[in-house]
Amino acid sequence: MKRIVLTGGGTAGHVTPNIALLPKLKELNYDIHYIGSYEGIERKLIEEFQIPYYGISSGKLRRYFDPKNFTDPFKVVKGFSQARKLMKKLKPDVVFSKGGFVSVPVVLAAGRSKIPVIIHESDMTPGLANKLCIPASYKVCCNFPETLHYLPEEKAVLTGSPIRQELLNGNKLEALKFCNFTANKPVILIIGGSLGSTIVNDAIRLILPELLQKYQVIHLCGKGKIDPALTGTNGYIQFEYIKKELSDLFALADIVISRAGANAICELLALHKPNLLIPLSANASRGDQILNARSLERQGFSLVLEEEALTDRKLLESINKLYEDRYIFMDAMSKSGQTNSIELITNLIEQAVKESGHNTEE
Ligand SMILES: CC(=O)N[C@H]1[C@@H](OP(=O)(O)OP(=O)(O)OC[C@H]2O[C@@H](n3ccc(=O)[nH]c3=O)[C@H](O)[C@@H]2O)O[C@H](CO)[C@@H](O)[C@@H]1O
Repeated sequence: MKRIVLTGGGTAGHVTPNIALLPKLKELNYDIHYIGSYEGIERKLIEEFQIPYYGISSGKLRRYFDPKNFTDPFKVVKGFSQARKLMKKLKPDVVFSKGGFVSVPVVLAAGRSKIPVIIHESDMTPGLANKLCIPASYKVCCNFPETLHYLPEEKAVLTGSPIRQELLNGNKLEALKFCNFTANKPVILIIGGSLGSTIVNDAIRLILPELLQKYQVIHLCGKGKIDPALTGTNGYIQFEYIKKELSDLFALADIVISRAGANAICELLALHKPNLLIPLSANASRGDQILNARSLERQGFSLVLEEEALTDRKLLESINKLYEDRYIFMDAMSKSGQTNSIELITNLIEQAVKESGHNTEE
């Protein structure tokens, strides 16, 4: 049986694409193992799939000053030695990494053991973790054509991002029951990224009374970010994080307000959901969400409101405009060509296993 190790974590955006690959990998008869951090979101998300999970020590590699910069290198070194041991023990035929800091020691350890590694970069420009991993990789998958310019030509492959296929089969009625909403009022779904966004949450809660006159609101607000004062408000429901019901919530949503994380926007596009994107500002990141959002805006798929321009009036206006023009956005998205990312990536995985001649047909 062919054996694959998946890795990636830190935020859900580095885990959900791995989850999207699971059904196809199972169909191809892979023995699947996962390496993540001890306590990261990946542990919780992978738990329900009955895949052996190995926690390793993980530290963040920062380019800015933080007291943790003095302790994290030790964690990274420990993580590398744990990953080396796991590679020797598991002897996988191939490793697939969705990125995030925990993936770095895993990829480097696999490289040392001459195990082929395929990495995936979802953002427009490679993040620091993936940059460190590129030399040890066999192929680098990417989501945007623009990213090809930042990658070594012989390794880069434009695959798009794998999307959990169950998201396409949501049930609106189930979601109505789940949220206790009426069918007579439009629904807005708000996703502040996988960890939630305080800025988006505050902005929405400020205009909530006005929003609720016209819409019902499902708010995915992030861990620890529920506002207890709003619990029980008619037409408003908050969740920290939603797993299997997300497909139903998407089916119910007339419009979506979202951060511009790479996976979230791919899902919105695949589902043809009219969306308003509020990208994470360049002060808090390397600015990739702004590039993601502007790329979708240019193609006529999204409305964009940058944090710097975010006021309560502007937000309300943009939401109403999005709702009025929703069919225009849906039409544009329905004409966008979608790649079958799962197929492309699993083909690369199969190719890597074949070329390595590693452990096959045991
Ligand atoms: C703050 C930060 O570092 N953000 C980065 C992070 O975002 P983040 O982790 O938020 O990533 P994405 O928006 O790409 O993905 C979030 C994933 O979580 C899922 N989801 C979200 C909420 C929920 O309740 N349930 C649920 O299942 C979404 O459907 C999606 O599949 O990784 C992305 C991909 O590298 C980057 O583009 C973002 O810039």
